[in-house]
Amino acid sequence: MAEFRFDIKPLFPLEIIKVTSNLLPHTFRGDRRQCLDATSKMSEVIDRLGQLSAVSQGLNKPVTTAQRLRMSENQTIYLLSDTSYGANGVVMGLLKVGTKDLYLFDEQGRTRKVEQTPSILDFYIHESRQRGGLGKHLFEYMLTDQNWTPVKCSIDRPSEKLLNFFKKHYGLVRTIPQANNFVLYEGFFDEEASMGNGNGKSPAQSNGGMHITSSPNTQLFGAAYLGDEANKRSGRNNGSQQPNPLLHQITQISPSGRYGAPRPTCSMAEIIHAGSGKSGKSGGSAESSRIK
Ligand SMILES: CC(=O)SCCNC(=O)CCNC(=O)[C@H](O)C(C)(C)COP(=O)(O)OP(=O)(O)OC[C@H]1O[C@@H](n2cnc3c(N)ncnc32)[C@H](O)[C@@H]1OP(=O)(O)O
Repeated sequence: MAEFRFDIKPLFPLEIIKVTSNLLPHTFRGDRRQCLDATSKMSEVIDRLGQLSAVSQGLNKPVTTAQRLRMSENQTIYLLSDTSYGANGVVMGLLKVGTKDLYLFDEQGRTRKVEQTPSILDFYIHESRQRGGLGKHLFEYMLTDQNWTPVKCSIDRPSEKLLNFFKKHYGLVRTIPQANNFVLYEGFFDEEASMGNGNGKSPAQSNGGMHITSSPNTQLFGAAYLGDEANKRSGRNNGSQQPNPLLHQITQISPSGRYGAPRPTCSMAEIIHAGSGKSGKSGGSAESSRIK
């Protein structure tokens, strides 16, 4: 577990605290000197957990650093602690989420621009505590806090462990293929199940944020269906559903998973999204594509 040279208890008056770009626990109250001390220590905590997460996922650079959080406009990190452990307490996990403007394929293979998509960006529980329910505990805290539902979340290049996590806890298996690094589950575009997607509106309602476009994405890629293996495993075979003709144009752009086959090095999606360097404005994986 992540132990520190300082006592973490003042930073963690609650088991789970959240941190945004000010690098302070959401519970923080103090004067300027205490503020500087807290941000310095919190930066150390975030950098350490981000590094552990990267190592755990086999990434060559962390997705999460204090510096990146400081520069972000709309990201939140949730940190899970055990202050009763040892003299200084320990930090056991990290969950980073944010909202992003994404170009996404819907289930019919049409390209949509979805603004402020809830996104799971980095998730880590210390190896010594994995598979003990802590990940679910932290994730549920975040869902309640953000007013999100799992099916409305996009996931930035999920690991196999995280795909298993979504399957086990939320029964989510069938994905909607995308041309970027994000994984969506079937139901993402369903309006009736849409409350709790960040701002309490469905994507279609969110400030007119979803547009069905005539983007060349759809013409280039058609409907790339990535969920076949997962769908087979789930035992669902579309039953009486007629196959969507667009699915015959299948282009296997990327399997769902962080370690999948290489994605095309040049795609219209990348060209379209290349200009959006601003944090939270991305059609690709802003968190991970820059660092791998
Ligand atoms: C967008 C991204 O962040 S992708 C990267 C996700 N993070 C990682 O892969 C880092 C390493 N893994 C972890 O940190 C954790 O396993 C997490 C965050 C994915 C889940 O946290 P946990 O505390 O393990 O989750 P929790 O105990 O609530 O649920 C366990 C379930 O998660 C899945 N899971 C967790 N670890 C594994 C594993 N080693 N192998 C396969 N499935 C796993 C399984 O479905 C497991 O259920 P099971 O034990 O009955 O098979």
